Order: sequence, then C-alpha cells, then structure tokens
Amino acid sequence: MLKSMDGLAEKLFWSSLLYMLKPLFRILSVGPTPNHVAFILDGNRRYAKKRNMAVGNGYRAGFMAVMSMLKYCYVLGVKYMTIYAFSIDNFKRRPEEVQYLMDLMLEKIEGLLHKESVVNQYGVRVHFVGNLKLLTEPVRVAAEKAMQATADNTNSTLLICVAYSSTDEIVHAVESSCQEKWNEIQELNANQPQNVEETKEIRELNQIIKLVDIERHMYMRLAPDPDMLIRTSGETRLSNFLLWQTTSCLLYSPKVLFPEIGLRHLIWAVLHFQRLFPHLEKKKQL
Ligand SMILES: CC(C)=CCC/C(C)=C/CC/C(C)=C/COP(=O)(O)OP(=O)(O)O
Repeated sequence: MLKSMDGLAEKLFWSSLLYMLKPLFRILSVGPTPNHVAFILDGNRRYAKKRNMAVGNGYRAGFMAVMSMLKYCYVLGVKYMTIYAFSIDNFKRRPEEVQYLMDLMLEKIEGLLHKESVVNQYGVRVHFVGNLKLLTEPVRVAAEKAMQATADNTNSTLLICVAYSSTDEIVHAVESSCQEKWNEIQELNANQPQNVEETKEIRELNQIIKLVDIERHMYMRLAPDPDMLIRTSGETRLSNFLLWQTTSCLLYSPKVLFPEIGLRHLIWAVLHFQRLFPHLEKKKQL
C-alpha cells in the first residue's frame, strides 16, 4: 500500500498511525525499554522467492522494513538501532547481486540526505560501521556525506553495518591499539633519550594494552552495547555480527522474513525484553 502513496499521503499515514498507537506506546514505556536494538536482516531473498519477485525487490522490501522499524523504535524510545546491512562475506555472493546491493545502497543513502527523509524528519543521526574502504567509491562517498549531514541530529542514532564482520572489527581494533601504543612509546623515547633506565620503564608500562584501548578503536564505539538483537526468520546464529558487543545481549528470533517484520513483532520483542529484564540485570551483576 505504501508503495503507491505519494510523499504527503505517506507522511499523513504514518503520523495518524503513530498517533492512534500512542496509548499502546505509553503502556509499553512503563516497563524498561531497550536502549539499543540491533537487527540481522534475514530472509530478503526468501521473501522475494515466496512472492515470485526478482531478488532485488526482496532487498528493496527489506529497506522499507528498516525504515518502518526505525520509526517504531523512535516512538518506543529506543535510542540506538543497528542493522547488519552488508557483511564482508556478502561480497562472495554472485557479482550481479553484489552490484545490485551496492546500487541500492547508493540510491537509499543518497535518499537519506533529503530534507524530507525519515532520518531528517525524526532527527536521527546516521553512522556507517565497518571496513568502509572495501565499499565502492560512490557508496563510500555517499556514506561519508550522510554521516556529516546528520551529525547534528540528536534524537536517536541509526548504525548501518556495511562491509562489516565482527572478527574484522576486532582485528582492526587490536591493530590500531598496538599502533597507538607503539607511537606513544616512540614519542616518549624520543623525548627522554638521556635516561636509559627510565626509557625502559616507560616502555614496559606502556606496552600493556587495556580493554578500554581496544574498545576505543572498535567501529561500534559510538554506541553502547545492544540490549537486544533481533534476527528474523527464526535463525539463532550470530553470523559474525557484534560478537564483542553482545556478551549480555538478549537474542530474539521471530519466525518472520525480514521484509514482513512489523510493529507487532517489535512489540513482542520489547515485551520479551521486559519479562526477562530483571533476570538479565541480575546476571550482569554476577
Ligand atoms: C541502505 C541500506 C540500509 C540498505 C539495506 C538493504 C538491505 C535490506 C540489505 C540486506 C542485505 C542482506 C545481505 C541481507 C541478508 O538476507 P538474505 O538476502 O541473505 O536473505 P535470505 O536469508 O532469504 O537468503
């Protein structure tokens, strides 16, 4: 239905829907709300197959579902939403499919730059997370523009993981921490060459890389760890996504293909979170 609406009608549709649902959101907000929800967008190709559509249309429907989730998360008070839009392994898909996804990403990222886009209407900051140098030049440039253009939006943050894998993120963070320490040692040694003993001591002290150093170099450093990870289509694998950040995260896997995800699934997810919240908090303290 949304496909056939023009901009104004779509805006009206969303504002009336969200207005009608306000009492429901108010009831939900009595319980704890996850501050950060991450999504693995599983089932776009199966959705296309189920509907006899081209694979690309499955991805397009997936993008529309991302935008709906962003709006619902916003009204529910979720401050950070992260999506796994393209993994490093996804580069191994058929070249036409990779190309289609890159073109779609470029089109949608450029769309985010419009004043009328969802992110600008809702005051959402967009941040791209991953090994961005692996992207094609136009996609990388568009991603950088979108990050700059939305940098002053403060209502919530959308983190889009592209060319991302968790093991790559960890390797990058450890390498950068080592490099930083090495640079510090070089600088200290250069400034105090006369005292050999002290130099040795300083070198030893600084060789210790701490957890906080690694965390400072993570691609995901902008956001707190997710409270809930939603992976659609009933799958419970993490597929190399946010391994470092999900040590106390709740995994929820509704049996729905990603383009079919709707408000009811998100509400069930939040209720599930609220039911388990006391238990999760207790576990964090142990
Ligand atoms: C700009 C922007 C945020 C774009 C996002 C577009 C989008 C929906 C990307 C999903 C990409 C992807 C590889 C999903 C995995 O589902 P799958 O294709 O593996 O589905 P399957 O499980 O049915 O095979």
